[in-house]
Amino acid sequence: MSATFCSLRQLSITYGHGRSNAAALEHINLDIATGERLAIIGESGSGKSTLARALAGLLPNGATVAGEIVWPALGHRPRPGRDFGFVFQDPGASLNPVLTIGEQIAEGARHHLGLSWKQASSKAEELLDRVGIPQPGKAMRAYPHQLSGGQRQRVAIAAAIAAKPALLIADEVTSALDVVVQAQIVRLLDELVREDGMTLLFITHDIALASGFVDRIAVFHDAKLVEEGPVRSVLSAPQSRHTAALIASHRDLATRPLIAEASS
Ligand SMILES: Nc1ncnc2c1ncn2[C@@H]1O[C@H](COP(=O)(O)OP(=O)(O)OP(=O)(O)O)[C@@H](O)[C@H]1O
Ligand code: NI
Repeated sequence: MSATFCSLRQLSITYGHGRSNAAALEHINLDIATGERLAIIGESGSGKSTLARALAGLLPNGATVAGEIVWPALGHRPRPGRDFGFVFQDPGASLNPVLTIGEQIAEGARHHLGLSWKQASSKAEELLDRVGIPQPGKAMRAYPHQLSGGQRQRVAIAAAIAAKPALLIADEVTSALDVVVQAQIVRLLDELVREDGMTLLFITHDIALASGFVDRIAVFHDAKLVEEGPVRSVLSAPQSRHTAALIASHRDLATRPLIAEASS
C-alpha cells in the first residue's frame, strides 16, 4: 500500500453564485497514491478539468469550494511548476508565442531550481532531448509556431517537468493530435513518470487511450465520481452504467487482447 499523495474529501465546487449554477463537482472522495498513474475519465462537462484546476489551485475567482483537499506527502499546498506541472490540451495555452523554446523551458528550471541561465539552458536542451525533440540544440532557438502540434506538446511537457515536480497533471493533452501522435505522447508520458517516479493525473474522455498505460481509472459523470478502481477491474466488470457506456463506445476495448494488455 503506497502513501497517499493527495486526498479529496467531500469536495464540491460551484462556479459563481446563484441558484441557477449547478455544481461542477459534487461530494468527491478520492485518494491519489504517491507515484500512481490515475486516469480521470468522463464526457464533456463532467467536471474533469474542474478537478484538475482545484488540485492546482487554479479555480477562477468566484468559484465556491466545499470540502477539502489535503496533501499528506507535501504537507502544504502544491506550488505550480515546483510541486506540480500542468499540461493542457492546447500547447498554445502553456507556451508563450514570443519566447524561444529554449527560453520557456530554461525559465522554469532557473526559477524553481535556482540555476543560472547557462545551467538552465543546458538543462533545457537535455530536457528537449529527453522528450524526443530532434536536434534539440536547434530547437532551443525555435519559436512555438515553428513546431508541429505534437512537438509543441512535447515542449509543453518538457517545460512542465523542468523542475522535477512530484505531480504531473495532463488535461486532454492528446485531444488535438492525430492518433499516431497521440500514442507517441502517451508513451512519452508513461516513460517520464516511470523514470522520475512522478504521480500522474491523466485526464481524458478517451477510456481506451488511458487504459493502455494507467494504473487506475476514476470515472466522472455529471459532477460525480461514479466509479474508480484498477484498470483491469473497471474494464472487465464496470460497476456503473456510465462506465459501461464509455467502454461500449470503444469496440476495440471490448475485445480480449486489449483487456489482456491492460492487465499485464
Ligand atoms: N469558468 C467557468 N465558469 C462557469 N462554469 C464553468 C467554468 N468552467 C467550467 N464550468 C462548468 O462546469 C462544468 C464542468 O466543467 P469542466 O470543464 O470541469 O468539465 P470537463 O469534464 O473538463 O469537460 P471537457 O471534457 O469538455 O473539458 C460544466 O458544466 C462547465 O460548463
Ligand atoms: Ni476539461
